[in-house]
Amino acid sequence: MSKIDPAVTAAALARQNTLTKPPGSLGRLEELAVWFAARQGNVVPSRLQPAIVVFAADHGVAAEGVSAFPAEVTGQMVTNFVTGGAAINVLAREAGAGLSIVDVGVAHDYPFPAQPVAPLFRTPVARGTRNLRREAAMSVAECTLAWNIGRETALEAIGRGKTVLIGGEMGIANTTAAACLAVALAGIGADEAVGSGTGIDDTRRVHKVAIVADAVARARAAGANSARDWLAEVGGLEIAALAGFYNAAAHAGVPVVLDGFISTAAALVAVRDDPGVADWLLASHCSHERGHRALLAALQLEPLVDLGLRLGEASGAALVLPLLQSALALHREMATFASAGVSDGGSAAQ
Ligand SMILES: O=C(O)c1ccc[n+]([C@@H]2O[C@H](COP(=O)([O-])O)[C@@H](O)[C@H]2O)c1
Ligand SMILES: Cc1cc2nc[nH]c2cc1C
Repeated sequence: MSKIDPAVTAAALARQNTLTKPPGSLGRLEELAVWFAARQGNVVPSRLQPAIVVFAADHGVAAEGVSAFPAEVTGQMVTNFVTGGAAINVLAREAGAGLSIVDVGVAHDYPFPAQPVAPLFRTPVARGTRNLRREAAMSVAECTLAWNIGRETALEAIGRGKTVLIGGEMGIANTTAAACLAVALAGIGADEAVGSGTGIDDTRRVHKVAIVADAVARARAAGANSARDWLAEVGGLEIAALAGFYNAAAHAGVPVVLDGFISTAAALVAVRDDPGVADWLLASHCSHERGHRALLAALQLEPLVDLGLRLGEASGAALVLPLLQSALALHREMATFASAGVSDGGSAAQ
C-alpha cells in the first residue's frame, strides 16, 4: 500500500494558513486540498485528471420483485450511457472527465449504437448473478474474475495518467445486494439497510427487508465469514468489480471518490478485505437510500454534500469534481499574506 507522508500534510496545512483568508474560512475545502496534497505527495497538488468508469451487471434477485424497474433496464441504460444520454454523460462532460462503461454481467441483450460517444468494454463474467435469496450470487471464481476486471480497469486508467478514480454502477436490484452487504459487514439490521431503491412503495420495501434478512441468514448458515465470502454470497458482479477497482487504486496510491449506496457497499468490502484501502477514499454525497449513512459511518467517512440523490451511475461523485478542482485551485493559486502585502492578524505562518 502507498504511504502518506505526514511531512507533506503538515507543510500543506502550513501553506493553507499563509493564504489571504482567515485561517479555516474555506472550511472543508481547506481539508480537501491538504488531503489531496498528502496523497499526491506534493504540497501544492496538481489539477485532478479524473476517470469515471460505470460497471454494469444484473442480479438474479430481481426475480423477487425488489425493484421498481424490470431487469431489462440495466442493458438499456448501458446503450444510453454509450449513446451519451444518461445523467452521468452530462455530468462527466461538465466536469471534463473521461467516461467508460464496463459490462461485467448484463443478463439481457442490448443494442450497440452506431455512433458511440463513450467506450464500452464487454467482459461479462456471467449473464447476471444467481438469486441471492436462494443460493450464492456468484461462485468464488466468478467473483474473483469480476474483482480482477475492476482492478485491471483501474490500473489501465492510472496508466493513462488519471489521478483520481470514480467508479459507478448500473444494475437493477443492486440495492438489495448492497443492503445484504451492509447488514453483513456494517452490522446494521435489515430494516435499517433497506431503502426504496429506484422507487418501490412501503409494502414492497417490507418484502425487500424480508428478502435481505433471508439472504443474510442463508449465507451465514453457508459459512460466509470474510468480506470476500460475503461478496460472493450476496454481492453482485459490478459490486465485485468496484471493490477490485478501489483495491487497485489504493495500492497504486491514487485517490478514489465514492458515489452512492452501492459504491459505498463495495468500498466497505474492499476495506474489510484490506484496511489500508480506507486512506484513499473520499465520500462525495449521502444518498437518499436508507442505509447509506450507516455505511459511510462504518467507513468513518463524512460526505461532502447531501442533495437527496439516489441515482447511482457515478452521478454524485462526478457532481463534486468541480468542487474538488476548486479546492485544489484555491490552494495552488491564492496569494499569500506576504506576497499580497495583506496584514495577517498574527495567525499566518510566513
Ligand atoms: O447510488 C445510490 O445511492 C442509488 C440508490 C438507489 C438506486 N440506485 C440505482 O438504481 C438501481 C438499483 O435500484 P433497485 O431499486 O433496482 O435496487 C441501480 O442501477 C443503482 O445505480 C442508486
Ligand atoms: C432509468 C434508470 C437509470 C439508472 N441509472 C442508474 N440506475 C438507474 C436505474 C434506472 C431505472
